[in-house]
Amino acid sequence: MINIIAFMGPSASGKSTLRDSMELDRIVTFTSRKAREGEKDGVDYHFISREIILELYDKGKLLEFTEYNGNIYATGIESLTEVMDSKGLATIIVDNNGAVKLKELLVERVLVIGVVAPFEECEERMMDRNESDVSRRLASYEREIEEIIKTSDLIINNSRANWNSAKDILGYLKKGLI
Ligand SMILES: Nc1ncnc2c1ncn2[C@@H]1O[C@H](COP(=O)(O)OP(=O)(O)OP(=O)(O)O)[C@@H](O)[C@H]1O
Ligand SMILES: Nc1nc2c(ncn2[C@@H]2O[C@H](COP(=O)(O)O)[C@@H](O)[C@H]2O)c(=O)[nH]1
Repeated sequence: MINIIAFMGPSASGKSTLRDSMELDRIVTFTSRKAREGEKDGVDYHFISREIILELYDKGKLLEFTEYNGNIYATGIESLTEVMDSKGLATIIVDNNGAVKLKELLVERVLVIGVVAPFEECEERMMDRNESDVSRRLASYEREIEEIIKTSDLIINNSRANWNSAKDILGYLKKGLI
């Protein structure tokens, strides 16, 4: 039984967009980065300080944490157990470190979906979002694609040309899982 669908992929590959298209409950993770325009605390992330995240880790409240582009991101254990106990279906967005840890803990109860899009399209999407650190965030693009190949159970091509098919595939998947 699958209870958690985890999305991983390079910046601007479309993880949030595809996750939202599924209209399932979200597991909200922690980050020390500042909220982007339009992002809401408790919806997109729990925006808290690096110190508090590390304190939560020391107290055994986190499954894992990772450092990305100068910020910390972390998954709370309680948010996972709630979904597992209710036997529901929820989504989460993580990097490779998070995906590997989720698979170690949840085994067949998690499905890891790798979201890929061409480098140039990710770059263009980030420019459209007026991000200042585009090249820094995309410096790990090749490594992240390799990690997707190693870790994910399903790879979705979310190029511009394939956008509708990508959403359709997730729609069929949802129907099969609920
Ligand atoms: N297939 C697609 N074709 C064109 N634009 C897309 C496609 N998928 C997503 N987008 C757009 O690309 C931008 C980035 O998408 P999104 O925020 O979902 O990416 P992400 O992988 O979650 O990014 P990040 O990890 O940086 O937060 C958004 O403006 C979104 O509307
Ligand atoms: N290992 C984890 N990675 C996470 C978590 N939450 C988000 N992420 C990943 O961080 C990067 C950057 O995200 P952004 O929102 O700043 O663009 C991205 O790869 C996410 O998948 C988490 O709890 N653990």
